[in-house]
Amino acid sequence: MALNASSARALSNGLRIPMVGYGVYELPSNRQTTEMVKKALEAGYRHIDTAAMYHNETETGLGICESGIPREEIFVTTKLDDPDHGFDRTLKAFRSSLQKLGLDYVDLYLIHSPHGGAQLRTESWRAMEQLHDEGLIKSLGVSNYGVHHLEELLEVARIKPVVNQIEIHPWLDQARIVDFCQQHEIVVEAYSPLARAEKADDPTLKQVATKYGKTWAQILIRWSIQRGYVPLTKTAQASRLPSNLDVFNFAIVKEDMETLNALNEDLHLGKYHGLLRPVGGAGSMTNKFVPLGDVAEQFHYDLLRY
Ligand SMILES: NC(=O)C1=CN([C@@H]2O[C@H](COP(=O)(O)OP(=O)(O)OC[C@H]3O[C@@H](n4cnc5c(N)ncnc54)[C@H](OP(=O)(O)O)[C@@H]3O)[C@@H](O)[C@H]2O)C=CC1
Ligand SMILES: O=C1CO[C@H](CO)[C@@H](O)[C@@H]1O
Repeated sequence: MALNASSARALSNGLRIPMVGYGVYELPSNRQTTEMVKKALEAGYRHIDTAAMYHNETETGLGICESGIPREEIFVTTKLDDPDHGFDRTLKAFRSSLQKLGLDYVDLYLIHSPHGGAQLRTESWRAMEQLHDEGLIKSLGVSNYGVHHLEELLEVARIKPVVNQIEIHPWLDQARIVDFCQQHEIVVEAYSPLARAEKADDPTLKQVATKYGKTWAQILIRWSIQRGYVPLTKTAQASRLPSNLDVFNFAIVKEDMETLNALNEDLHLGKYHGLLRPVGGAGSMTNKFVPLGDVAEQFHYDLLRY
């Protein structure tokens, strides 16, 4: 079933966001990005998630343009890359993203991560507010923000963030951040909602999928929707696009939601942006991470990301 008006969530600024997004991180080639974006739009997706960091905004924009679907029907997100924090850099980076996308505006612009320190983050936000005032960005948001980052932003923001995009799946419930976002009417977008396919063989997940006659991927996407999130799924296989969107004709009952909720093990599959420290120290081979404070952020960022 394709997305329609009833499969969108309300943002706190009165706009609407289609409930399932197609993420274009790491598609095998740039040419394929354009093709996949077109195929996703043909399949009914109306929400495309890219980032300057993905180096595919040009190809993504081409796919949107070549789809022939009216611009206003598509919700397009891109993100400010970490090295572009700061007022002037943000203005420049955003204009570059917009030009690459070949669009007149983006629906949502996110700070990709809080890396960089409080002052720089605040400057970036000021620049984003200006771009919002100019009508170039419809909604402002953040990504990979913890509670303390959000508190800091809410203190200074003239225009409040309407989205926090974070990694969430049943093995990583991010309960504290989710509670905070929900209290402040910040919509949670779930990235890596399929747990990057690393849990496809999980016996509990398989059992629930069998019960509903759905794929494990559909169960994870549906779980995310029923938790109130906006899942952003990625596939490089066109044949998987329709089924990843075909999640609006069934509901997971409370008992099975609870079974899936109980899978949480604080498993972070993304190890980036200096926000997390691997248990056992930098360089240890583990998927268990603990949050870092701001002071250690720069240090760890250098260790893990570049
Ligand atoms: N803000 C941030 O910091 C981040 C944002 N993101 C966003 O979230 C999006 C999705 O996240 P991502 O980390 O890619 O993870 P996902 O959880 O979407 O997993 C993608 C993996 O699942 C596989 N897959 C997809 N559909 C199916 C299916 N129906 N059956 C079997 N396997 C399937 C894909 O393989 P195949 O391609 O072969 O189908 C791929 O290996 C990104 O594209 C990006 O837009 C992601 C990470 C960080
Ligand atoms: O958006 C993203 C896609 O995944 C990357 C690697 O895990 C992240 O660094 C980045 O935040």
